[in-house]
Amino acid sequence: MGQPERIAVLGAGSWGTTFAKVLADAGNDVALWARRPQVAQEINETRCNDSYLPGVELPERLRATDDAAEAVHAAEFVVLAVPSQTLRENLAGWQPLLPADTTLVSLAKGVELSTLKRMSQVVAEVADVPMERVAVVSGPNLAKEIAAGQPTATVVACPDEERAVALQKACFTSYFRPYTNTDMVGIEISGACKNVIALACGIAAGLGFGHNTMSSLITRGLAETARLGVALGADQMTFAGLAGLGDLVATCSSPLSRNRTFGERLGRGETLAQAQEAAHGQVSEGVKSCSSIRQLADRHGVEMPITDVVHRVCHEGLEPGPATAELLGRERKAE
Ligand SMILES: NC(=O)C1=CN([C@@H]2O[C@H](COP(=O)(O)OP(=O)(O)OC[C@H]3O[C@@H](n4cnc5c(N)ncnc54)[C@H](O)[C@@H]3O)[C@@H](O)[C@H]2O)C=CC1
Ligand SMILES: O=C(CO)COP(=O)(O)O
Repeated sequence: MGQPERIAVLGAGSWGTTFAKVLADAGNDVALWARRPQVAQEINETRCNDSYLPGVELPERLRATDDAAEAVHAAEFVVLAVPSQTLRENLAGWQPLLPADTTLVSLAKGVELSTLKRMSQVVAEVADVPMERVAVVSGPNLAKEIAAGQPTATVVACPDEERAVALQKACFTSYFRPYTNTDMVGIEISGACKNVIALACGIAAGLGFGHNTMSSLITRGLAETARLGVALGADQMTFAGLAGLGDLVATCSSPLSRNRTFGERLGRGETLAQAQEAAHGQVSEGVKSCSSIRQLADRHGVEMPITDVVHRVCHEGLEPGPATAELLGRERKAE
């Protein structure tokens, strides 16, 4: 496969716009689909997506459109950049438009409520394509830092190694370094679970706790993530990589993380509704994924105590203080 000429990115939020910029900076012609026509117009006229990435100039090779058919026309890669719980519905609408043999790339980090499926499973099912045509991108990738050209690495995973290498080539720039992987389960479970652990870290920060607490949550969060992943067939080593530990550390530590910020508001005593209002429509995936991941863990007999308390704080009225006491008071055990 040569350098792709056309790539579509469907979803012009923080990460969709940023990843579209990376692809354009890597030399591709990128069509970015925005749900709202005024966002597409703003990008084309001002080279800026002010609602999501204020102050970031977007390259000329990136064009925006509100017409999905136009965006995906003859695209070698179709990148899906919408929140995970909306992916099924959005993709069902795009499915008839998809070019034959295009690689479908999911950027979403979550587990679908009700079906408990990973995003690549949703994509393969709804687009009616074999799993070999589905790829995911996941790593320590806070959109605003990448949009500012700060150096970072990531993982592009696909069961078909040749497609993974083609995607790696398509998004490789001087500031964005992608590594390939074929462990879809490990990469996707890492990406979904780290959002929940970031909520826990945010809650702890909101309660006034410091680095020992964060570090304990990150490390035990990684342990429960890996337990679930391995039960689902992942390679244990994936959790020590960029999409595992790498993303977990970035998301749990950064004030740029929406999940961590959301958790911090809960820890300070705000209600779920208040924290949601403050998010201004931007997605905090962990708030929903804590429930689907918890159910997935139950189904496979895996203990995920941090995920369990995050779910109960978000959805069952458990207060952050007693949640902390509960985690610390669990039965003593070996590491
Ligand atoms: N922002 C970041 O730093 C990163 C985000 N991600 C993941 O990428 C996915 C997308 O995230 P962002 O672009 O940051 O989200 P966002 O909230 O900034 O933007 C979401 C985009 O999806 C569109 N959309 C389409 N249908 C929608 C619907 N029914 N409801 C809501 N929005 C809809 C919105 O118009 C918007 O353009 C998430 O799964 C997130 O976890 C992954 C890596 C980095
Ligand atoms: O996935 C991310 C960083 O890798 C972004 O995290 P948030 O969705 O919490 O902002």
